[in-house]
Amino acid sequence: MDRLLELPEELLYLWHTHRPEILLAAGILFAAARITLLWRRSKRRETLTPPLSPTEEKVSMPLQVEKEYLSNTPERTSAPILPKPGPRRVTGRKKSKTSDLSKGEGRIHVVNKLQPVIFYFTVGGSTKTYTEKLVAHLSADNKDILPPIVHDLTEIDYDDYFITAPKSEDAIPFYLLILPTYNIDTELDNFLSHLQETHHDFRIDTAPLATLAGYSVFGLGDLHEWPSEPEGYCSQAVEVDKWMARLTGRKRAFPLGMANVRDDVVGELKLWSNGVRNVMQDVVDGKGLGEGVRGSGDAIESADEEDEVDSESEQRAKPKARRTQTADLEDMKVPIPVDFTTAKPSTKSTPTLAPPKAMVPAGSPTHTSLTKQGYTIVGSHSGVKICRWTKSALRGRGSCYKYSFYGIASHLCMEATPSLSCSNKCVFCWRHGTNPVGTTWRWEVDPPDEVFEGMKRGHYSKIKMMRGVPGVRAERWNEIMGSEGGIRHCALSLVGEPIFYPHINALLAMLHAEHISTFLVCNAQHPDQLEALGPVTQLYVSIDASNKESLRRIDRPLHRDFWERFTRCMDILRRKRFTHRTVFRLTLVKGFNLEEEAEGYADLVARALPGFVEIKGVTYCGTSTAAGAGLTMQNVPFYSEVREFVLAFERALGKRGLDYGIAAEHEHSCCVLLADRGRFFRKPVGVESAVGAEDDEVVDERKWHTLIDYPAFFRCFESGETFAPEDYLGRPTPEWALWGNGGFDPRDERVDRKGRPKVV
Ligand SMILES: Cc1cc2nc3c(=O)[nH]c(=O)nc-3n(C[C@H](O)[C@H](O)[C@H](O)COP(=O)(O)O)c2cc1C
Ligand code: SF4
Repeated sequence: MDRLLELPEELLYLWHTHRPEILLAAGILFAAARITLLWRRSKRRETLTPPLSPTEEKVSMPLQVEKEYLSNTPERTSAPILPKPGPRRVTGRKKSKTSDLSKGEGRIHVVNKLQPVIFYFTVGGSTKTYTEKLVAHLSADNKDILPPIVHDLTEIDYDDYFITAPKSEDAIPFYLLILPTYNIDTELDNFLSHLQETHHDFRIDTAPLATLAGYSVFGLGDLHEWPSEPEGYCSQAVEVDKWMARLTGRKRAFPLGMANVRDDVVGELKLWSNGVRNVMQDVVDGKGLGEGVRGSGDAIESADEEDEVDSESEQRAKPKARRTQTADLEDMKVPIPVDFTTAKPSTKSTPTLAPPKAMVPAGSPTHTSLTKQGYTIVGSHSGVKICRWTKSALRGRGSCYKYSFYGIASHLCMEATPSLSCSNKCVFCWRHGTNPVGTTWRWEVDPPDEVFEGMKRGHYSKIKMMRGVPGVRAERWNEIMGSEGGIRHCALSLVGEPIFYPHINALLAMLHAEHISTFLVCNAQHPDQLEALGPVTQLYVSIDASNKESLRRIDRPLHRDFWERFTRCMDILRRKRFTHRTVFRLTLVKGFNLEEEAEGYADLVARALPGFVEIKGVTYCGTSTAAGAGLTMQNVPFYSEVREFVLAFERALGKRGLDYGIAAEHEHSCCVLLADRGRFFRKPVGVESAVGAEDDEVVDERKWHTLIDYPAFFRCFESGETFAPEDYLGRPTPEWALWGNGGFDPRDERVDRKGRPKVV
């Protein structure tokens, strides 16, 4: 017990005598313990982490392969071999939505060369000039970027460039659009509708232009008159840019450029084209369009554009919102564009619809151009013009072929249209380019009485100006301008599509009420309007081709379902042949629809059974559109070629058991008339019908009856009863107009182009 009590004293003694040794031993022990601990921890970590797989090393791609993937292709990641289970290793960047879209829905391109394709539109000509500057700037010496191809938007078929991109062996198209803005109707409205319709057409991929390497738009506008974008500055370029983003799957290669025409356009254009050039270089270098450039795939902007599509779809659906979709579709006679590709409901409010615009506003370039060409614009969408035959007939120098065939006196005839707009862009039409076009009527509508009064006023004022022209015959002058005289015929065919006018029946009734006969020409693109058409003295359908491909090439229709519309019109015409004098008008264009087409035309006759077929050689109009479509004087057939065609056509009809004969000709107009022999080759009206007679003597009495009894037509019209073309047949066709006799009235004086008497 005593030793235990002495222990603290002994420990204290030991500490005092061996303090350094004790401290050293303690330090060594502590260090050993720490080292052991650390070693044990690192050992445990080593056993949890697998050795790095050799496949995780980055494999460098050869340049060519890298190009194949462009920058838009999602990054390839080599999957590391991981033990299961274990923590997931994430490599590479997050795959963005936009990079998926911009790669063109899975299409992979080998970009060897780029083909810049520039599209422009112009009315006043300035955009064309700037386009030329752009071409010069882009045509640098670069083997990977080909010299630009340039297209005037009015001269191309949109289907060739804006439904699918043109294909080439090794060059990928890169679109550049340089566009002014017009707040009046121009071809640009039509171009925009085309882009929109293509996007919404459920038969077509939503991004059919994703195969393009990229696109960019440059707009020209007037900031002085339209001080901001919401007020319309460059608004059409903005619109085109948006639609192109959708159609290409957001391949906006460079942001929309804009220039104020009152400022430094060339400077702005240069800045933009420098940017475009750099991007094109990046693309051929395999760097792609890049990410993060405003508009080139930026996620926020892309989402904005999708929302806009949604709200537009919603806007179209809105008026029918309370009805079921099934009921809507059943009620519709014409297919409406339905976007089945857009499923996302929109949260945005519906934009308000703009009020309809005037088709041809006073002061617009179209108005100015038409006025310069001698047209009188009536109201906002109609026109009237005196034709050269009216002037010629006033001077006793011959009437047009309608006088020879149907008894129309040209000096009593008014040529007019209630719609200067059309739904075709025929290659031989002089008016295409600045004139309004559209598939539906989307303009202000003038009341029919104003249209009628305006047309007459315009016509009479022009005739009045003829009073002092040398050679005008007093008796003819009086027949139109005298107190007893007046307009007796109206050819609704001038330019545009008369049947398009929503009050066409009311206008026809007004003409008939004043005993003005009506010849109406339509383009076989509006079957519903044709079906609803009331009485007209003679109903024409222009037949410019015998098959779908030719029709697309010649008429360049705006309606996607143009052939279905055309054939429907044929069937409607067949039914109408008992109530209307129906006529096919064939315009022959050498190299387009003349050769080999007689059989096809005969098939169309078999389908529609028109009373008459007028065959006419095309008149050369010499416009840039015609030239752009490859039309020259070489495409105007000689009269001998027209005659040859007519004989082949007659044989083709005969082969089908169709009894049509060549009734009359007007050599001067390069025009020939065939008619249904069963209906119009007959005994004079009033004599018992010789149709079906077998007796040779009676057959000899039969004559062509292509002329019209106009008073009889008005009597029929006023009776309120249904009537047939046979009810207003006129006298027999004059001898001088028959096939083989040339068709010139011997009572008129023949003159040459300079007005000198012609020796026949
Ligand atoms: C009738 C008319 C309407 C126009 N409307 C607009 C417009 O709405 N917004 C705009 O920014 N510029 C507008 N402009 C200006 C044109 O876009 C601009 O002058 C352009 O350079 C014309 O190109 P062009 O000469 O190739 O036809 C209009 C010009 C005219 C003559
Ligand atoms: S029918 Fe035509 S071409 Fe003949 S006079 Fe009338 S408007 Fe002129």
